[in-house]
Amino acid sequence: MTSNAITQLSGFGQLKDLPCYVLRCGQASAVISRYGAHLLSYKPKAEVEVIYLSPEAVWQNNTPIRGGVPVCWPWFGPAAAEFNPAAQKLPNHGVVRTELWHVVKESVTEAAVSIELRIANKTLPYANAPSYLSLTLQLTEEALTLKLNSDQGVQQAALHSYFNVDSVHQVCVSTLAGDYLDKLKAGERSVQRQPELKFTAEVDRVYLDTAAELTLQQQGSAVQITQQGHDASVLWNPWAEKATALKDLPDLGYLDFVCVETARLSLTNTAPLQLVQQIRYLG
Ligand SMILES: O=P(O)(O)OC[C@H]1O[C@H](O)[C@H](O)[C@@H](O)[C@@H]1O
Repeated sequence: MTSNAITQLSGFGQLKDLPCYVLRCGQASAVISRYGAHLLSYKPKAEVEVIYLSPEAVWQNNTPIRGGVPVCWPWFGPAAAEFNPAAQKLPNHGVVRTELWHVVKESVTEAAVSIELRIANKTLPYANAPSYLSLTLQLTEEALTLKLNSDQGVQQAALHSYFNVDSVHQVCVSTLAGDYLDKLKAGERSVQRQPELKFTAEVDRVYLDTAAELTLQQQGSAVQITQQGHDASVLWNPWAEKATALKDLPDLGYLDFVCVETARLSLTNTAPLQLVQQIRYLG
């Protein structure tokens, strides 16, 4: 008899009344909200939390949740002109972080527990927009997999994962050797020679054509991040000054996470979207 299950939950931490689902598979558990199809927690075992959620995160009033795994779609960062022909005031990272998605499928077996959430596009303000977005979350005892799917169209997408760390000063992400765009220098193209990125100041970089596998290493533990369907990985930590300016992050909150984001950013790729990030805790 399996104790694997999906159960509904109203509210998570300080996020009162947030409509959530809890997935359990053996010792592993995950919590996802219908608001933004936003993953809030992933515990490969009871005492280990892999995902960072800001203790000052809020929801409602069109505020995206700070932390977890925000879903950015159909644009990343400020909307490029392609997405915004009428030069409207549009939100950062697209429109689905603050929408209530619908659960369209649930599956519980001995081996895996999964849930699919979907949102239809009724209002995207540009031509050739895809018609829907779906997120499937699959939990096994070994890993958590997030899959974003959509049909053809001009679209960017990112799984903007915030990973919990003991201290940002001790973290190293590899293998990242290669070209990146530095958003702190107006997108200037640079090359990283060494395989590892360590965090000693603010980082906001778009690494191009990254490997399928990245590793986030800290003292005593590691997380393997496997990506598919991506053309970039975004590495972000706001550091002290920007953390103070973010009102839903504690001033010292930047010490507790790094973002490793699996992204599709090309504006010329109109193929159906299939973007995957798998998170595996290596202990
Ligand atoms: O504050 P948000 O809209 O959630 O964005 C948070 C961050 O997301 C990404 O990592 C971008 O590269 C950053 O430039 C941005 O500051």
